[in-house]
Amino acid sequence: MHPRNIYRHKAPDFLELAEVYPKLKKHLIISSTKSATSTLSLSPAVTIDFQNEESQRCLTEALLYRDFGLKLQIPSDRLCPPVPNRLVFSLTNHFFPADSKFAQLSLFVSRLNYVLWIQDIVRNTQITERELSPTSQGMERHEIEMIRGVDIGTGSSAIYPLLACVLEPSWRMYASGSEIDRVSLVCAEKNISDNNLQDRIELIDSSCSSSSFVSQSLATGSDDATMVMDDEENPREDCNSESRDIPILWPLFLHSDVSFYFAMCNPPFYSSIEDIEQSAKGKMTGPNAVCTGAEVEMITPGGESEFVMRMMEESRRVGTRCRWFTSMLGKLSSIEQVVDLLKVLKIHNYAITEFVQGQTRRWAVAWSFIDVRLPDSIARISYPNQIIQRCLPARNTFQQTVPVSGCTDTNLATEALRKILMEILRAVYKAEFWEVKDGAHGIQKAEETHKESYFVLRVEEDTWSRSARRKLQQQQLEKGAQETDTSASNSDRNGRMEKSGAVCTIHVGLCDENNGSDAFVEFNWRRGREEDRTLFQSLCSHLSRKILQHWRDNF
Ligand SMILES: C[S@@+](CC[C@H](N)C(=O)[O-])C[C@H]1O[C@@H](n2cnc3c(N)ncnc32)[C@H](O)[C@@H]1O
Repeated sequence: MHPRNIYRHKAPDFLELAEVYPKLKKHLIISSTKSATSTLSLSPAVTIDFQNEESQRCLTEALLYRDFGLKLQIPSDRLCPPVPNRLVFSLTNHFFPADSKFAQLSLFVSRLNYVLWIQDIVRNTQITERELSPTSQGMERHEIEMIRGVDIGTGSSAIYPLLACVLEPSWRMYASGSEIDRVSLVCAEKNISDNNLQDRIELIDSSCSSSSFVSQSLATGSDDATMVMDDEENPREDCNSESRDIPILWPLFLHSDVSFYFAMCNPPFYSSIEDIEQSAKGKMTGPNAVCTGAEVEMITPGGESEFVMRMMEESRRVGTRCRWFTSMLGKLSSIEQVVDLLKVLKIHNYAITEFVQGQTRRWAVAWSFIDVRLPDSIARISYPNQIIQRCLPARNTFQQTVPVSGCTDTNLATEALRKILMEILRAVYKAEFWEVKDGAHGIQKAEETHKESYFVLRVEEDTWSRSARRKLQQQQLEKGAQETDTSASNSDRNGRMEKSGAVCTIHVGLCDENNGSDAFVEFNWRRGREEDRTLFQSLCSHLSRKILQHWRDNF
């Protein structure tokens, strides 16, 4: 579960919840003896019937009301759990026995993990763009850009835009619903206005009738898009075409003059009714689990992988106008298919995460055409199985351990390490670096402590390897030993790399705050093109080698 998920450490107390949301009272089951379900709440003998869809619906409403101040209505024939093992929430094994059919709770908590991951991506990208460029040093912060996000297939609940707006009061959301599900659209609209969020959430009907200028707008495309699809097809010719011919990323095409920070999506999962039945067989939730979703919500031709792959193809037309495209995925096989397509499309800047609750696993994928790189803590799964391992993006984070544990004062040791690092950085020809003092740079930092230090380093080319040094010496000899101009910058106002190069952050700290711990030096690639990955890797190896060498020679 995401570290910021409020349900990570504390399961809801249903009695308390019912006090705040009285409608829940009639769904409570109070047992005098401690039952199998007793682990479900902090009041051991109070629970609800998780096989009863109305009870689950009410629980979802209660949690959203109490913990997020949201009023939500979900029609009884639209998605709310229990859908076997997929669109459901289960808390960790700590609260729920992993094999329990009660290990499902509520629609929105698994969604919360996804929104929190998006928050991580947005925050990281903002910090890299705003604060890690040389021009931001000593200057006023750049204009704060409005964060706009799109939820593709918002459903009857409009759960993602609602949660996103509550969690991030400055965000604006575009919630897309498809014409094929008018019931959901009407309900989503009501949920948005009931929460008085109509000024911040724009509901977009991805239907023909609602937007007669569709064809023209699509044919024109976006001026901002730097990646252009090679085919010139107009994805939507007339208003009689089936709604599945409408681009999935329709809201992004509709607002072609707007920049978006992210697109998110919980795609229809299944490819057919048979697929649903097949998937339900053998699921731990058992045959009693009632599926309340309408077909239109859950079925799409080719299933979720096809849906997300279409998003991927379409995203090339949007390009950098949307910084991050993301989607949830419910099947491991979908990850493989989706990553295979990313590779074919040469989209190397991507991230994969996993949401684990009990025995239920879901994944999310994010991809981008911008040059901002995410740390491995966001872009990679820590303990992947073999299949996932193959799908993960290349590492953007490297750590070097420095054996300081023998030192009597580890504080002094990390300070010495900081000085060594500065000396080494100064010696990197043509490199720009500066120390980050205020810790506001999003460089993962629990708290301000003198045991840690942070640097930002920017390089344009390899000047450290033996061959690069030889080449430079040769050039200098030829130019009469004239110093090459180091002042020219190849980055734009936002530090975006225009030519080549890499921006990275370096974090020095103790592996463990306790005494006797070794220190680490962590390198994070924050900005650069894929072609410059080897530059970053070579830089990390060079700096690591030098640090260890200095440490051994001096201590
Ligand atoms: C699995 S549901 C997710 C609903 C909601 N986001 C949630 O997580 O509870 C998928 C949604 O996508 C919608 N949908 C299907 N095809 C679509 C399309 N081409 N464009 C927009 N929405 C679509 C369905 O109507 C459905 O509401």
